[in-house]
Amino acid sequence: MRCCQIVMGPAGTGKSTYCKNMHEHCATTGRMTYIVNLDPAADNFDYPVAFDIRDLISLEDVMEELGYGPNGGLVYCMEYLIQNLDWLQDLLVEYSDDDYFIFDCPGQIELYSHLPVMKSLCSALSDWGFAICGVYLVGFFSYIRGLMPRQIDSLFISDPSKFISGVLCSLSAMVQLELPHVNVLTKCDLADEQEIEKYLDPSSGYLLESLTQATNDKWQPLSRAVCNVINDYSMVAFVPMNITDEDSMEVVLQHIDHAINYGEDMEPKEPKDEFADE
Ligand SMILES: Nc1nc2c(ncn2[C@@H]2O[C@H](COP(=O)(O)OP(=O)(O)OP(=O)(O)O)[C@@H](O)[C@H]2O)c(=O)[nH]1
Repeated sequence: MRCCQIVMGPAGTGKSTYCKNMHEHCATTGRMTYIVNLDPAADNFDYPVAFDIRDLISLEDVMEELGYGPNGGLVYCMEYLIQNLDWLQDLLVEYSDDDYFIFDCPGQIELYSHLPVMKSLCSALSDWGFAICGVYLVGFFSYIRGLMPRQIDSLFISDPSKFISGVLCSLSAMVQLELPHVNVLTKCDLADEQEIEKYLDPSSGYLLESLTQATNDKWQPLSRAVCNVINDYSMVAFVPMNITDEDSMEVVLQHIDHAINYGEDMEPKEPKDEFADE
Protein backbone atom coordinates (compact mmCIF):
# COMPACT_ATOMS: atom_id res chain seq x y z
CA MET A 1 0.00 0.00 0.00
CA ARG A 2 1.26 3.49 -0.83
CA CYS A 3 1.23 5.53 2.37
CA CYS A 4 1.95 9.11 3.20
CA GLN A 5 1.92 11.56 6.07
CA ILE A 6 0.78 15.13 5.52
CA VAL A 7 2.69 17.08 8.17
CA MET A 8 0.85 20.27 9.10
CA GLY A 9 0.80 22.84 11.86
CA PRO A 10 1.51 26.48 12.59
CA ALA A 11 4.89 28.06 11.82
CA GLY A 12 7.75 26.96 14.01
CA THR A 13 5.98 24.03 15.63
CA GLY A 14 8.70 21.69 14.39
CA LYS A 15 7.31 20.26 11.14
CA SER A 16 10.67 20.03 9.35
CA THR A 17 12.37 18.73 12.48
CA TYR A 18 9.62 16.13 12.83
CA CYS A 19 10.06 15.07 9.17
CA LYS A 20 13.79 14.65 9.64
CA ASN A 21 13.37 12.67 12.86
CA MET A 22 10.57 10.53 11.48
CA HIS A 23 12.67 9.78 8.39
CA GLU A 24 15.62 8.74 10.58
CA HIS A 25 13.47 6.75 12.97
CA CYS A 26 11.82 4.86 10.11
CA ALA A 27 15.27 4.11 8.67
CA THR A 28 16.32 2.47 11.96
CA THR A 29 13.32 0.17 11.71
CA GLY A 30 14.00 -0.66 8.06
CA ARG A 31 11.27 1.51 6.58
CA MET A 32 12.45 3.70 3.73
CA THR A 33 10.71 7.08 3.60
CA TYR A 34 10.92 9.98 1.15
CA ILE A 35 10.38 13.55 2.25
CA VAL A 36 8.67 15.99 -0.09
CA ASN A 37 9.02 19.69 0.59
CA LEU A 38 5.73 21.46 -0.07
CA ASP A 39 6.75 24.76 1.48
CA PRO A 40 7.55 27.22 -1.33
CA ALA A 41 9.14 29.53 1.25
CA ALA A 42 11.54 26.96 2.73
CA ASP A 43 15.22 27.86 2.62
CA ASN A 44 17.24 24.84 3.69
CA PHE A 45 16.67 21.39 5.09
CA ASP A 46 18.36 19.01 7.47
CA TYR A 47 16.85 16.07 5.65
CA PRO A 48 17.29 14.58 2.20
CA VAL A 49 14.61 16.07 -0.06
CA ALA A 50 13.11 13.61 -2.53
CA PHE A 51 11.45 16.45 -4.39
CA ASP A 52 10.64 20.04 -3.79
CA ILE A 53 7.75 22.35 -4.70
CA ARG A 54 10.34 25.07 -5.34
CA ASP A 55 11.31 23.21 -8.51
CA LEU A 56 7.78 24.02 -9.67
CA ILE A 57 7.33 27.46 -8.11
CA SER A 58 9.07 29.49 -5.43
CA LEU A 59 7.64 32.13 -3.13
CA GLU A 60 10.54 34.44 -3.88
CA ASP A 61 9.76 34.44 -7.61
CA VAL A 62 6.05 35.01 -7.03
CA MET A 63 6.70 37.95 -4.71
CA GLU A 64 9.20 39.46 -7.10
CA GLU A 65 7.30 38.92 -10.32
CA LEU A 66 3.71 39.39 -9.19
CA GLY A 67 4.29 41.83 -6.35
CA TYR A 68 2.53 39.69 -3.74
CA GLY A 69 3.32 39.77 -0.03
CA PRO A 70 4.45 36.59 1.74
CA ASN A 71 0.99 35.29 2.70
CA GLY A 72 -0.75 36.03 -0.60
CA GLY A 73 2.31 34.71 -2.42
CA LEU A 74 2.24 31.47 -0.49
CA VAL A 75 -1.43 30.90 -1.21
CA TYR A 76 -0.73 31.64 -4.89
CA CYS A 77 2.08 29.02 -4.91
CA MET A 78 -0.16 26.38 -3.32
CA GLU A 79 -2.97 27.12 -5.77
CA TYR A 80 -0.44 26.88 -8.59
CA LEU A 81 0.54 23.44 -7.29
CA ILE A 82 -3.09 22.35 -7.35
CA GLN A 83 -3.42 23.57 -10.94
CA ASN A 84 -0.28 21.65 -11.88
CA LEU A 85 -0.74 18.42 -9.98
CA ASP A 86 0.56 16.44 -12.94
CA TRP A 87 4.01 17.72 -11.88
CA LEU A 88 3.64 15.88 -8.58
CA GLN A 89 1.99 12.85 -10.13
CA ASP A 90 4.82 12.43 -12.66
CA LEU A 91 7.37 12.43 -9.83
CA LEU A 92 5.43 10.03 -7.63
CA VAL A 93 4.89 7.61 -10.49
CA GLU A 94 8.62 6.87 -10.47
CA TYR A 95 8.34 5.28 -7.02
CA SER A 96 7.07 1.87 -6.08
CA ASP A 97 3.80 1.02 -4.38
CA ASP A 98 5.60 0.24 -1.12
CA ASP A 99 7.30 3.62 -0.89
CA TYR A 100 6.30 5.84 2.00
CA PHE A 101 6.17 9.62 1.68
CA ILE A 102 6.27 12.40 4.24
CA PHE A 103 5.00 15.77 3.00
CA ASP A 104 6.46 18.75 4.85
CA CYS A 105 3.82 21.47 4.50
CA PRO A 106 3.86 25.25 5.01
CA GLY A 107 2.99 26.81 8.37
CA GLN A 108 0.08 29.02 7.24
CA ILE A 109 -2.86 27.59 9.16
CA GLU A 110 -5.47 29.00 6.78
CA LEU A 111 -4.32 26.30 4.35
CA TYR A 112 -5.75 23.71 6.74
CA SER A 113 -8.66 25.60 8.21
CA HIS A 114 -10.64 27.00 5.30
CA LEU A 115 -8.77 27.26 1.99
CA PRO A 116 -9.46 24.32 -0.35
CA VAL A 117 -5.89 23.67 -1.52
CA MET A 118 -4.83 21.01 0.99
CA LYS A 119 -8.14 19.23 0.58
CA SER A 120 -7.58 19.17 -3.20
CA LEU A 121 -4.05 17.84 -2.71
CA CYS A 122 -5.28 15.08 -0.39
CA SER A 123 -8.07 14.12 -2.81
CA ALA A 124 -5.51 13.80 -5.60
CA LEU A 125 -3.18 11.67 -3.44
CA SER A 126 -6.10 9.47 -2.55
CA ASP A 127 -7.06 9.12 -6.24
CA TRP A 128 -3.46 8.08 -6.94
CA GLY A 129 -3.81 5.24 -4.45
CA PHE A 130 -2.28 6.73 -1.31
CA ALA A 131 -3.46 5.90 2.18
CA ILE A 132 -3.00 9.25 3.94
CA CYS A 133 -2.58 10.29 7.54
CA GLY A 134 -2.84 13.95 8.53
CA VAL A 135 -0.25 14.70 11.22
CA TYR A 136 -0.98 17.99 12.93
CA LEU A 137 1.76 19.46 15.11
CA VAL A 138 1.29 21.87 17.96
CA GLY A 139 4.34 22.99 19.93
CA PHE A 140 4.27 22.79 23.68
CA PHE A 141 6.71 25.66 23.55
CA SER A 142 7.19 28.18 20.80
CA TYR A 143 10.42 29.74 19.73
CA ILE A 144 11.33 33.09 18.28
CA ARG A 145 13.95 32.71 15.65
CA GLY A 146 16.00 35.48 14.12
CA LEU A 147 18.03 37.87 16.23
CA MET A 148 17.94 35.63 19.25
CA PRO A 149 17.62 32.12 17.88
CA ARG A 150 16.27 29.43 20.22
CA GLN A 151 15.05 31.93 22.78
CA ILE A 152 11.86 30.67 24.34
CA ASP A 153 9.10 33.10 23.52
CA SER A 154 5.92 31.97 25.15
CA LEU A 155 5.36 28.93 27.26
CA PHE A 156 2.16 27.21 26.28
CA ILE A 157 2.25 25.76 29.72
CA SER A 158 1.70 29.16 31.31
CA ASP A 159 -1.36 29.78 29.18
CA PRO A 160 -4.00 27.06 28.69
CA SER A 161 -5.90 29.33 26.30
CA LYS A 162 -3.02 28.92 23.82
CA PHE A 163 -3.24 25.20 24.17
CA ILE A 164 -6.99 25.36 23.53
CA SER A 165 -6.37 27.53 20.50
CA GLY A 166 -3.88 24.95 19.16
CA VAL A 167 -6.41 22.17 19.72
CA LEU A 168 -9.15 24.11 17.93
CA CYS A 169 -6.87 24.74 14.95
CA SER A 170 -6.12 21.03 14.73
CA LEU A 171 -9.82 20.28 15.02
CA SER A 172 -10.49 22.65 12.17
CA ALA A 173 -7.91 20.82 10.01
CA MET A 174 -9.49 17.47 10.93
CA VAL A 175 -12.94 18.64 9.91
CA GLN A 176 -11.71 20.31 6.75
CA LEU A 177 -9.50 17.50 5.47
CA GLU A 178 -11.46 14.48 6.76
CA LEU A 179 -8.32 12.35 6.91
CA PRO A 180 -7.26 9.71 9.39
CA HIS A 181 -5.56 12.12 11.73
CA VAL A 182 -2.99 12.20 14.53
CA ASN A 183 -2.25 15.26 16.65
CA VAL A 184 1.29 15.53 17.95
CA LEU A 185 2.45 17.76 20.78
CA THR A 186 6.05 18.72 19.92
CA LYS A 187 8.94 20.11 21.97
CA CYS A 188 7.99 17.96 24.93
CA ASP A 189 11.69 17.37 25.55
CA LEU A 190 11.73 20.94 26.91
CA ALA A 191 8.98 20.43 29.44
CA ASP A 192 8.37 18.58 32.63
CA GLU A 193 6.46 15.34 32.07
CA GLN A 194 4.02 16.02 34.88
CA GLU A 195 3.20 19.45 33.51
CA ILE A 196 2.45 17.94 30.09
CA GLU A 197 0.27 15.31 31.71
CA LYS A 198 -1.87 18.03 33.30
CA TYR A 199 -2.78 19.24 29.83
CA LEU A 200 -3.28 15.86 28.25
CA ASP A 201 -5.14 14.04 30.99
CA PRO A 202 -8.80 15.08 30.88
CA SER A 203 -9.38 13.73 34.37
CA SER A 204 -7.05 16.41 35.80
CA GLY A 205 -9.70 19.07 35.03
CA TYR A 206 -6.78 21.44 34.62
CA LEU A 207 -7.85 23.08 31.37
CA LEU A 208 -11.35 23.91 32.50
CA GLU A 209 -10.19 25.10 35.89
CA SER A 210 -7.58 27.40 34.32
CA LEU A 211 -10.01 28.79 31.76
CA THR A 212 -12.68 29.34 34.39
CA GLN A 213 -10.27 31.34 36.50
CA ALA A 214 -9.01 33.37 33.57
CA THR A 215 -12.30 34.29 31.91
CA ASN A 216 -15.33 36.34 32.68
CA ASP A 217 -18.48 34.45 33.83
CA LYS A 218 -20.11 35.11 30.48
CA TRP A 219 -17.61 32.84 28.70
CA GLN A 220 -17.72 29.93 31.10
CA PRO A 221 -20.37 27.86 29.28
CA LEU A 222 -18.25 28.19 26.14
CA SER A 223 -15.08 27.18 28.02
CA ARG A 224 -16.91 24.18 29.43
CA ALA A 225 -18.21 23.16 25.98
CA VAL A 226 -14.73 23.45 24.43
CA CYS A 227 -13.15 21.44 27.25
CA ASN A 228 -15.83 18.79 26.84
CA VAL A 229 -15.03 18.47 23.14
CA ILE A 230 -11.35 18.09 23.94
CA ASN A 231 -11.99 15.57 26.70
CA ASP A 232 -14.69 13.53 25.02
CA TYR A 233 -13.11 12.91 21.65
CA SER A 234 -9.88 11.01 21.72
CA MET A 235 -9.39 11.98 18.06
CA VAL A 236 -8.57 15.47 19.33
CA ALA A 237 -6.13 14.01 21.87
CA PHE A 238 -2.46 14.81 21.43
CA VAL A 239 0.38 12.32 21.36
CA PRO A 240 3.32 13.89 23.20
CA MET A 241 6.56 13.64 21.25
CA ASN A 242 10.05 13.92 22.64
CA ILE A 243 12.49 13.99 19.75
CA THR A 244 15.36 12.92 21.98
CA ASP A 245 13.54 9.70 22.83
CA GLU A 246 13.31 6.94 20.20
CA ASP A 247 10.43 5.26 22.07
CA SER A 248 8.41 8.44 21.80
CA MET A 249 9.00 8.60 18.03
CA GLU A 250 7.91 4.97 17.79
CA VAL A 251 4.68 5.68 19.71
CA VAL A 252 3.87 8.53 17.31
CA LEU A 253 4.55 6.22 14.36
CA GLN A 254 2.31 3.51 15.83
CA HIS A 255 -0.53 6.00 16.12
CA ILE A 256 -0.02 6.99 12.50
CA ASP A 257 0.07 3.35 11.32
CA HIS A 258 -3.07 2.71 13.33
CA ALA A 259 -4.83 5.73 11.85
CA ILE A 260 -3.82 4.71 8.33
CA ASN A 261 -4.88 1.08 8.81
CA TYR A 262 -8.13 1.67 10.63
CA GLY A 263 -8.98 5.19 9.46
CA GLU A 264 -12.45 6.31 10.31
CA ASP A 265 -13.39 2.95 11.81
CA MET A 266 -10.98 3.51 14.68
CA GLU A 267 -12.68 3.15 18.04
CA PRO A 268 -12.34 6.36 20.06
CA LYS A 269 -9.84 5.59 22.80
CA GLU A 270 -7.30 7.38 24.91
CA PRO A 271 -4.11 7.06 22.76
CA LYS A 272 -1.85 6.66 25.78
CA ASP A 273 -3.81 3.57 26.95
CA GLU A 274 -3.82 2.06 23.53
CA PHE A 275 -0.14 1.19 23.51
CA ALA A 276 0.39 0.92 27.23
CA ASP A 277 1.00 -2.86 27.22
CA GLU A 278 3.18 -3.00 24.11
N1 LIG B 1 13.87 21.18 21.66
C1 LIG B 1 13.16 20.99 20.55
N2 LIG B 1 13.30 21.88 19.56
C2 LIG B 1 12.57 21.68 18.45
C3 LIG B 1 11.69 20.58 18.31
N3 LIG B 1 11.12 20.65 17.10
C4 LIG B 1 11.61 21.75 16.51
N4 LIG B 1 12.50 22.39 17.31
C5 LIG B 1 13.20 23.65 17.02
O1 LIG B 1 12.17 24.62 16.73
C6 LIG B 1 12.57 25.46 15.64
C7 LIG B 1 11.56 25.38 14.51
O2 LIG B 1 11.56 24.06 14.00
P1 LIG B 1 11.19 23.73 12.49
O3 LIG B 1 11.30 22.24 12.34
O4 LIG B 1 11.94 24.58 11.53
O5 LIG B 1 9.66 24.18 12.50
P2 LIG B 1 8.67 24.29 11.27
O6 LIG B 1 7.31 24.00 11.80
O7 LIG B 1 9.13 23.44 10.12
O8 LIG B 1 8.81 25.83 10.92
P3 LIG B 1 8.25 26.61 9.64
O9 LIG B 1 8.84 25.96 8.41
O10 LIG B 1 8.74 28.02 9.86
O11 LIG B 1 6.76 26.53 9.67
C8 LIG B 1 13.97 24.98 15.23
O12 LIG B 1 14.90 25.81 15.92
C9 LIG B 1 14.06 23.55 15.76
O13 LIG B 1 15.36 23.16 16.07
C10 LIG B 1 11.56 19.66 19.41
O14 LIG B 1 10.78 18.70 19.40
N5 LIG B 1 12.33 19.94 20.51
